[in-house]
Amino acid sequence: MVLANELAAWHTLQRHYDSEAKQYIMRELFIKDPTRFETFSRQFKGSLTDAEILLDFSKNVITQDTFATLIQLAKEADVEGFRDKMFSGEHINFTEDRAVLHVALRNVSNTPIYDNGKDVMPEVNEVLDQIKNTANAIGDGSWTGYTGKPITDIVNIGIGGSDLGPVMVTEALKPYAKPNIKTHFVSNIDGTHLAETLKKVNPETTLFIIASKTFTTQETITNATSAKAWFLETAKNESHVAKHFVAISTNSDAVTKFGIDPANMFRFWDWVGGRYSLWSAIGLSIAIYIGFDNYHQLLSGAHDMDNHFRNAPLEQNLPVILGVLGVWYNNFFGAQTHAILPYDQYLHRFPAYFQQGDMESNGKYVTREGTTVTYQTGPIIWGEPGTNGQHAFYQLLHQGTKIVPADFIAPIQTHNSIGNGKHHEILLSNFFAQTEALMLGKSKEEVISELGDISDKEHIVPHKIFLGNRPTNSILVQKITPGTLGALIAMYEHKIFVQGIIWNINSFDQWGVELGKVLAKKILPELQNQDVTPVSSHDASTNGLVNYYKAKRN
Ligand SMILES: O=P(O)(O)OC[C@H]1O[C@@H](O)[C@@H](O)[C@@H](O)[C@@H]1O
Repeated sequence: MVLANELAAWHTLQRHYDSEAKQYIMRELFIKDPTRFETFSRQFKGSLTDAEILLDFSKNVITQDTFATLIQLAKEADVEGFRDKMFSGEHINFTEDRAVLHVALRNVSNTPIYDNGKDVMPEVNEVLDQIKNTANAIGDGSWTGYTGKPITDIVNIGIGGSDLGPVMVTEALKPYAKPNIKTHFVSNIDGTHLAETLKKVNPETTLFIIASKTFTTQETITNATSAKAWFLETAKNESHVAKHFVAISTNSDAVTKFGIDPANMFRFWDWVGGRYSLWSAIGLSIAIYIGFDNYHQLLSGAHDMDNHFRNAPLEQNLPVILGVLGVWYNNFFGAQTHAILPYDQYLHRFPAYFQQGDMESNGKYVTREGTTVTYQTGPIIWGEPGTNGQHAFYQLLHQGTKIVPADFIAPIQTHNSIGNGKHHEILLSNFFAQTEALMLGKSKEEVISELGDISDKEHIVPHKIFLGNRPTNSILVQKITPGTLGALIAMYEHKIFVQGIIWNINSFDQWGVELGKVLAKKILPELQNQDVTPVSSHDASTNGLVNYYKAKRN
């Protein structure tokens, strides 16, 4: 595979950018082509769920030529070939010698999917049954605690991919929550997180889910050990642990060693990346919270999107379109970041979820061949829900010096039409207005005509001008249902895949998270050592910080 910037389409795009595209003014493109919305929008409709998504990408700095060449870039990078390799279980995560098969976890049509010649579906379905039985038993109160009372609270202890997905989805699907179950999430090693959670729950009626792919993650194992000690302070007897602790992991030895009954272990497989694991048993807290049928809808929505990604021609393919547009700004316009702006309070953790999804996948400078890339790779992902973001950072989006491509996401129907739907209409009027304002801007002439007599106000005119021409995608979904959310998450996952293939990097390993972990393990004994002799094993800054802390802590 050649570097992305050696592909013919890349050169064409560079020439196209230099010679004309960098001067494109979107408001002029809209005037020239009244059918621009029809040309640059696509619809997705699920067949297994109610998911419906409209992607309007007409407010991008593109023409039909740009778009065709971007699609050509995806073709030349062999996105289709790699996509098929992923679905057929090839070990495309070659640095860990693993397949990338989170798609198998939501393969509700149950066609065989092979890893190393073995169909993984029977095992996937077995664990799915286990999730179903557990979710049902907790939901109907037949899973009782050590004093015979039904479970009322779930505490998921996990971090990164073993936390962010369940947190995001349980927040997003709150309208589907079972009334009798509360969920809590403890991730941070900061004892405050666990302590504040334990204040809210009763050991007799709480189920702890210890979620860790490796079961070696320091934060999770420390939090789990402290939770168990807290539980035993009241329950006293080790044998009660079985009713209150379950584990989700690929590491059964470590789970047994921790003291969790293997019968209470939910397994998953090394071909599921942590940041793609909400579809595995890591989603147990979701299944308990919204019930198994809704959880199954979530999987089905994602499966529908998987089928779309596999089968739709590239120029109709939502993840491909989003992926290549991201490359256009990242690599030709020099954009450093990408904002995800959900106009839906339930989606308030959606940007944070895709910070891991995208940045852990594509934050890499080494190509699949081991050389250094000579272009930018993954963007910085950030965002907050609208309209809160508008009153915080949109000033920079409208008048700052940086280009920030942004995805605006909103549901047509709200779950909470309070005030006779007034809130939702105000919300959506802002959703439509912001992308319009970002695209159109406001010219000097418009500012002057608005100000009327400017004789004593001339000096403020430049401050009121908006250059506009700022690119956005508008993503309108019918309603945030389990099926829609599943499709939306899978759409972004595949967008990340497309970009990783174009940039010729491995989107599925995460070596970059290791170094800090290793160094922390070296520093910990130095903190635990009460000896006041200053440490000198680090650089001057780190020595200085550690010694300052040790001198001041008592
Ligand atoms: O699920 P475990 O193994 O505890 O890992 C939790 C997280 O750890 C991080 O360092 C990364 O490796 C993430 O990809 C992972 O999701």
